[in-house]
Amino acid sequence: MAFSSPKCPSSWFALPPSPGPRSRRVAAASPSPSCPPLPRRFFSEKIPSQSPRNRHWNVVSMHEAATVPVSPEKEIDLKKVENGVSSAISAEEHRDLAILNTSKKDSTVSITVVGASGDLAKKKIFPALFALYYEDCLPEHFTIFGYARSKMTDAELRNMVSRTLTCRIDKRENCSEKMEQFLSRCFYHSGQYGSEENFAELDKELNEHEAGRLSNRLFYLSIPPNIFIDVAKCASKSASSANGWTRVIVEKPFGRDSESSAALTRGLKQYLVEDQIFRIDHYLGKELVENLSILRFSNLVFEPLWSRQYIRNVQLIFSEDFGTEGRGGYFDNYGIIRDIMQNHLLQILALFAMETPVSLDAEDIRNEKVKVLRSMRPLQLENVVIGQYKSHTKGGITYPAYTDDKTVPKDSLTPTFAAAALFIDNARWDGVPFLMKAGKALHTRRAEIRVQFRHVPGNLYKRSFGTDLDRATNELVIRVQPDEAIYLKINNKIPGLGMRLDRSNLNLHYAARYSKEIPDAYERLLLDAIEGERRLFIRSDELDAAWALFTPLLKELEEKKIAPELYPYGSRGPVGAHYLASKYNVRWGDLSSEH
Ligand SMILES: NC(=O)C1=CN([C@@H]2O[C@H](COP(=O)(O)OP(=O)(O)OC[C@H]3O[C@@H](n4cnc5c(N)ncnc54)[C@H](OP(=O)(O)O)[C@@H]3O)[C@@H](O)[C@H]2O)C=CC1
Ligand SMILES: O=C1O[C@H](COP(=O)(O)O)[C@@H](O)[C@H](O)[C@H]1O
Repeated sequence: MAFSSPKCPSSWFALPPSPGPRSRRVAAASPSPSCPPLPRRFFSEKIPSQSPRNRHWNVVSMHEAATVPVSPEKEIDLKKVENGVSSAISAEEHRDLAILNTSKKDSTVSITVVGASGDLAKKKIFPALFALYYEDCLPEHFTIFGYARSKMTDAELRNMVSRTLTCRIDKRENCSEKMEQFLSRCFYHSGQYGSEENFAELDKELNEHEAGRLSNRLFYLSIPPNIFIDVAKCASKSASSANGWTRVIVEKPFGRDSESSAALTRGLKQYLVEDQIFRIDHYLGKELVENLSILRFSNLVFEPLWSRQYIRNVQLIFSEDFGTEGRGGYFDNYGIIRDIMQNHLLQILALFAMETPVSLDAEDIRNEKVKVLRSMRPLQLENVVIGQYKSHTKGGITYPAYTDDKTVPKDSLTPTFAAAALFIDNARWDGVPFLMKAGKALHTRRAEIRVQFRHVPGNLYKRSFGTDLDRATNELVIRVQPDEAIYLKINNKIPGLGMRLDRSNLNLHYAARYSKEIPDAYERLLLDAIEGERRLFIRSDELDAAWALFTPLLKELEEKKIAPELYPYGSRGPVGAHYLASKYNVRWGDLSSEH
């Protein structure tokens, strides 16, 4: 059964109407006595757009909006918001008013990529926007602006962007025509990140393109974190929408410990309300991470097994077969624990381990994730192994050490590899080790979740497995990338007259099952941000809980100047990771002879 729109796929497309907690909250507040109560649906987060992916059950159509009575004081209020989002009225009122007061106009979305000259913008953001355009997922009226300090003309931006655009393998037709059309909607504005004046100029240009339509504005902060607050301030004060929504996507790192993260949140909240802040963790936009909840909550065979009763350990593994090439300057200030574990792997863990949410609404899901994070023990030094890659020569090629990077200090102790054992102290997961492993410059590129089940009690066939019963336990592998797959290792009989057992995989191999190319995580997340869907973005309390787990360990590593174990570039990482796993009676699944 297909769960998607033919044009613009979304796994949530076929879900039943959900008013969402915000709508419930707002609807509960009594309206003005002179106004009849508005329909609950009216308070939806979603502003109508012309994207075919609109979730029709909670999107108010222009027609519906036009028929809803408007209270006079609300019309007056709208004028008050013209100076930005931090005015007296709340974000939801702002959006509701926008719908009411511009009910007969078309809407438009302006997407400003701040830091457009940078690596992420070129590599991910513009290509993702193009893919959305190609798939007809962007509203009819949209404009994309690049903003950075570099001097560039519109033509130069288009030229730069065009070099990174690709069409999907299954969508080659009209590719160059579509690219031209897309590029003609891209513009550039050069400015300083802390200049309200420069953002006011941008605002003027955005207004011209919006041509009087209801304006919705998305700012993507693809810039170093030390300038996030400056940009949030200037965008909010000088370039936020006067009549629609204004949202800001913030890239990681969200601080480097609890204190700096809290300071960043406080700084952003001077100019934005939480609902406007979309903290991106692109791993949450990956197809197989999206599928995690579906796998678990819509298959009877899995959910009953999802606890300490049947699961022996869970492994969250990330490896890259290249080093920090080109990003050493950024990386040295963060290290692999902050770069991958505290966000990507921890987010997957939270989704994996959470209780069943009340609904699929963003707040219900995020509430459950926070509960898991708050039930976890902060990491302890004895449960962590760190490593750093060193130079290695193989086949006549010399691969560099981490410290060979010119932007990295020669005596850097920054880990490029880490393994850790984490524990969730709740009834479901008590005593189950969640092992994380993340590393750069390893032998392979891979991200996966491995669930190792317990031994079969009183196994009738135990003699057929020799002494090593671990080898005979079931293992569920969710391979996030590359070559997406979900497979379950089972035991079966080798056909024939004898009684020999084998290990086989029940395999959902995406490339074999689905001909359609899997969208990039940034496509899904950008589309969600445009649609106001917050489910895959990190809420500030989630972030606080995540930092609370890692901050004491990170401080201890730095204070004690713990030296990482060196491992050769292209190897399987430090042996310390094996000792850590064996301390908890675990073997890393990715290193076994039969993955
Ligand atoms: N690149 C990646 O793969 C990933 C990046 N990220 C995060 O995304 C954000 C952007 O990343 P990325 O594109 O790699 O970053 P860049 O270092 O390429 O910076 C983006 C742009 O910001 C401006 N900039 C750079 N350094 C400074 C500075 N010190 N002060 C002011 N402006 C500066 C530059 O534009 P100009 O000089 O023209 O103003 C640059 O083109 C960062 O927060 C990063 O951590 C997250 C995940 C992956
Ligand atoms: O956030 C980050 O992710 C990338 C890996 O992302 P992927 O989608 O290519 O797996 C990592 O290389 C980078 O260091 C980190 O900042």
